[in-house]
Amino acid sequence: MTALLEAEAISYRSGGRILVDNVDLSFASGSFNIVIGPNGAGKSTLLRILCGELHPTTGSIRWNGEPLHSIPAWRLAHRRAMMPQASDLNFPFTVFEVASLGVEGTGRGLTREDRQRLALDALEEADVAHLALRNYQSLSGGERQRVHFARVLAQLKAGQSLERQQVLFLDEPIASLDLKHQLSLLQISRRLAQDGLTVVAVLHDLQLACGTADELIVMQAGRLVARGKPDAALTPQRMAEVFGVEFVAPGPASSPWRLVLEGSRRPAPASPTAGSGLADR
Ligand SMILES: Nc1ncnc2c1ncn2[C@@H]1O[C@H](COP(=O)(O)OP(=O)(O)OP(=O)(O)O)[C@@H](O)[C@H]1O
Repeated sequence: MTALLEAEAISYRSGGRILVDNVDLSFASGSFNIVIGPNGAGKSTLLRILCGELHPTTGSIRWNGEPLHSIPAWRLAHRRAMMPQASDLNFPFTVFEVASLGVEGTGRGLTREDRQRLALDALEEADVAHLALRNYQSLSGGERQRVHFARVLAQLKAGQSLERQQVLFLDEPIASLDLKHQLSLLQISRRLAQDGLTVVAVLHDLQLACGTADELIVMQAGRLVARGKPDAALTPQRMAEVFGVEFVAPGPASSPWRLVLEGSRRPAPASPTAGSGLADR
């Protein structure tokens, strides 16, 4: 399959350190890719480079063969949306206004009513429509995260007025969410990927990552150490090397990865997300 987005030998240096080190990656349209790795591995930096927010120190990124840096910002806003790890807003925007930020500047040719409808639909999808008139700053962490998910959904939907091939970047999008909303966000993203959206997400939950991703991207100390289907990318040896912890490999298909807690030598209880519909896909 032809790659929609391709990164060739990208590196990023800052403060005298190499945060991303000579990474080659390509993403096919409609693929669901999850980036995993320990804290400080360079996952967020990689996402920010791939979405065009940071310019790589060396290397290049192409969108359908076109250099990413040559694509004007307004056009890029139609092609990709980024949900960052943390999003503080210093103004007392309502939830509706935050979701509407996603459609400002995108959706050329759409009427004001169309854009409002897109923002409201996205709030519904992210299960925060009932908070539409609330001050964003008064929301809980999980509610804020869902509002930002609505914002990126609205942006992509509006962007479809101009661009059919799109990428959604999600940086730890479920970090503050309860279990129901974690699964819901991933299921919505998966459904969109089945419809052709390319998704690149950073996750720390390895159960959910393995159950959701078409491809895992494993990062360690700025380097890409593995890329491939979850079973191939996450061998027990690699888990131990990358995360510095011992894992028991899965047995039957439905059995989850299990962590060996130091001292006990017995597998810890399975994560509450194990065996979810996502894992059994
Ligand atoms: N602007 C910067 N200047 C110098 N170092 C930075 C800068 N931004 C990030 N870093 C460092 O680069 C490394 C990679 O950061 P990054 O946020 O990409 O990691 P991560 O894999 O997303 O980590 P986490 O899982 O903790 O979110 C970290 O050690 C971080 O402290």
